[in-house]
Amino acid sequence: LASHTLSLPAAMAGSGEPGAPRPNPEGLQASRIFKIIVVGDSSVGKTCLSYRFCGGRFLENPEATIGVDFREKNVEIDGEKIKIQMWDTAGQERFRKSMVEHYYRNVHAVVFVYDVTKLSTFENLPYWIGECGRHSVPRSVPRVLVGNKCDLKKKAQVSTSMAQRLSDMYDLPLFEASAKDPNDKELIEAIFMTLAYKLKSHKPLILKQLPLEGPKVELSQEDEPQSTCFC
Ligand SMILES: Nc1nc2c(ncn2[C@@H]2O[C@H](COP(=O)(O)OP(=O)(O)OP(=O)(O)O)[C@@H](O)[C@H]2O)c(=O)[nH]1
Repeated sequence: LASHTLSLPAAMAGSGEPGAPRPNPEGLQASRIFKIIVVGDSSVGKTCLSYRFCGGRFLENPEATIGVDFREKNVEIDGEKIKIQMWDTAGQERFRKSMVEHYYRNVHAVVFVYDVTKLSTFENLPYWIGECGRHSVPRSVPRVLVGNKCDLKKKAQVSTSMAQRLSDMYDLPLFEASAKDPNDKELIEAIFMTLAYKLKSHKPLILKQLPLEGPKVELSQEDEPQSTCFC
């Protein structure tokens, strides 16, 4: 399965919009594109989780995300080719403020991430959940909660029971995982594939193709995303 990082204009312009059919890198036609955004405090492991899913391995020494990074993975569900487009968003306010509107536009699913070894990242989850609401993400959009860095169990500051209470309160399925631990590769795959299965059975997801010129995004120099490519 292919994975690659897209530049911001490529991912946002015209036929790259989620929902629009377009050829994948292998020349196969992906019938639908699902946009999944990954949000949470800085350094909780959003980049590493999305890289583990799309790239299949742990990304050593990731840099702080500036704006947003894109990765894609083609999957096949019940015979339908689906492209999962992961929007890995910056946790640091200064790197995200001018981009935030774009994260939430036409989003199909949201993954909230906290670091099990850092209580503050868990305590900030209501902020991230609230931000979704402030950007009018419909209640019907599937969401999950991921406690990352479970390989560091001895340093854990967030217990499963604490996380379960929050998960019940917000009606968010809870997963505890480690982007680093190779034994959790299947678990992380399952988290995103569970979302993809949910999305596949969700009919209104087929969006109208946007005009080719597509939306324009104004980026200030400070916010311009790095054209990183991890292929
Ligand atoms: N031990 C351990 N470290 C991890 C894990 N996932 C990520 N890390 C480390 O946590 C740090 C931050 O990871 P990132 O994936 O860049 O975090 P992020 O949430 O994308 O951060 P921002 O881009 O600043 O929002 C890095 O040093 C990673 O190596 C994990 O599962 N276990």
